[in-house]
Amino acid sequence: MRALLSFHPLFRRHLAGFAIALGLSLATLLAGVALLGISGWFLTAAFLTTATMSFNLFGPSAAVRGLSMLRILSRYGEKLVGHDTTLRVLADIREWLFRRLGPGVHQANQALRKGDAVSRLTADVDALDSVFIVAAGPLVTGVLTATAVTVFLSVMLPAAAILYAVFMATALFVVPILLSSGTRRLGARIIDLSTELRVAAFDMVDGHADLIAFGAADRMRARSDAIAADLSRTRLRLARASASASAAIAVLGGLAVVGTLLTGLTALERGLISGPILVGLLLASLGSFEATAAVTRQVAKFGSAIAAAERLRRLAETPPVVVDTLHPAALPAGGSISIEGLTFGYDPRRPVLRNLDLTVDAGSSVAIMGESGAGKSTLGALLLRLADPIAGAVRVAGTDIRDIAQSDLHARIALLEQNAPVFIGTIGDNLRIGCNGASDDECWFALGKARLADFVRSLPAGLETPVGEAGHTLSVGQARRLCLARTLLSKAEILVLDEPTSGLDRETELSFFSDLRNATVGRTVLLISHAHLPFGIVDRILHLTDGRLREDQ
Ligand SMILES: Nc1ncnc2c1ncn2[C@@H]1O[C@H](COP(=O)(O)OP(=O)(O)OP(=O)(O)O)[C@@H](O)[C@H]1O
Repeated sequence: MRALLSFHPLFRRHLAGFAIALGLSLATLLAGVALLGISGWFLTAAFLTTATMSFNLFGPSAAVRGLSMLRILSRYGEKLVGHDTTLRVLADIREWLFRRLGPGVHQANQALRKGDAVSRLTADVDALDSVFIVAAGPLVTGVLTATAVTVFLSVMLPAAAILYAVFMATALFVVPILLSSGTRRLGARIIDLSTELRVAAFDMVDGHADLIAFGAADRMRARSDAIAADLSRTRLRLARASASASAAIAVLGGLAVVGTLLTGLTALERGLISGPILVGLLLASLGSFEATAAVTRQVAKFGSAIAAAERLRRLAETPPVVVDTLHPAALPAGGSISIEGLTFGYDPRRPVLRNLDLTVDAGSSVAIMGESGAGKSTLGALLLRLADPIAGAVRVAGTDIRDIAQSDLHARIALLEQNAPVFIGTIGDNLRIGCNGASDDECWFALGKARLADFVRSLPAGLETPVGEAGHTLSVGQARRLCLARTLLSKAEILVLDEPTSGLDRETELSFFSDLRNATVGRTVLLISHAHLPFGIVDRILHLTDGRLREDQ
């Protein structure tokens, strides 16, 4: 529950929207209750008095029409404003979490099972919607409507008011509390199983070729079928509990009506109220139970919401990998890099880089070679401040990168990651990610440098060709060159290219290397590569061994 409350500052920002939705929800309920009450009274009174032709039909029928219209409009407005506000809160939570994680979203994703971080940022956040709707909607409006009906009954039929209040309070509080405590575990289990199912689906989609090749597809399918069956059973149990609560509420509503009827008949016999008024009161008390049904519907989702909030809180409490300085210094112009005494390890007891020094002048190029696992990509990540060193400093244009805003640093350095992703969208969209507003000519120029222009030109839609999810319509080499073109298109003065030619055949690789100087002229280049580099394509070649850089002999 504490986890749920920790999101209240984000909720408070949208208080006005929730207040409007609440007002409209209250108007809907009260209009519904009044509509039933007046209709009951009106029809009964009209039936009893038409013989004498003395009944004023105009007033009540106008009220019935007016209330019907009010109910339609307020319900529409309540749905519109309520859902709009809820979706805004959920969007805020997602954005807040993403910002909170910062570069750590990558680490969080690695620490969790595949798909789990995505699951938290999507499904878990969605599971919170019932909380906000419960908090702002049915419970509050239910209490207000029940109070209004109780007050009205206590004036018209005091004995019925007591019975009504008891049954209504049971329906509004006792049933939801019992339902909530009885289904909390089921809700949490639904969240766990949904995550398991999503993780299994990720494995099956991503690894389907390997699973088929290893003959493991049936085993994986059986595993996900078992999870899905467990999920269905748990959902069914929750639905049954929810249906039982709804049935209990229907019985309580019926008891409230019977109580009103019995006490009303006594009052009628004594001449304390008229028949039409009694019918109106009966229907009004029945109509007011509509609110309790909505509370029960939402409370059934509470267990899942609490479990989801707990998972989100744990994700949000992952300590940030890097924290932006509060008073960032201005980053001077220039593309020089200087690294002094850099020590870093994912596990501080086992450093990958040890007391490493490196100086790269602006506009020059350096290749970093080394065995697999030597720490080359780690060095690239530290340059972009995706993590902070244990000791030493990284300076760009003479300034310690911890003293500048990360956004300034990332505008100065572009990275072609070893596993750079192709995003959903067109080839043009993918190119412009790091250089919004780049012209078609600039895109073609970058594609030419990455040796992909001929292929893209051969496609009927050219730059507008969709590349499919994760670039599945491209070969591995084409996807790699698209990511390379994206990096070359960026205006950053420093380029860190991590294995830029992986996935390219040797001939294309050699062409790429021979083009590299021209493609990057004027920029500082840090080229991380396993490949055998042709002579003269970089100014210096350094080897990373035992956590330090050594000049090529
Ligand atoms: N996120 C991580 N968490 C823990 N350890 C990591 C992480 N990333 C890399 N490592 C470890 O750090 C070491 C250096 O990895 P890095 O990826 O920098 O090597 P590399 O020289 O780029 O290797 P390759 O040429 O194979 O890409 C390796 O031992 C690796 O297992």
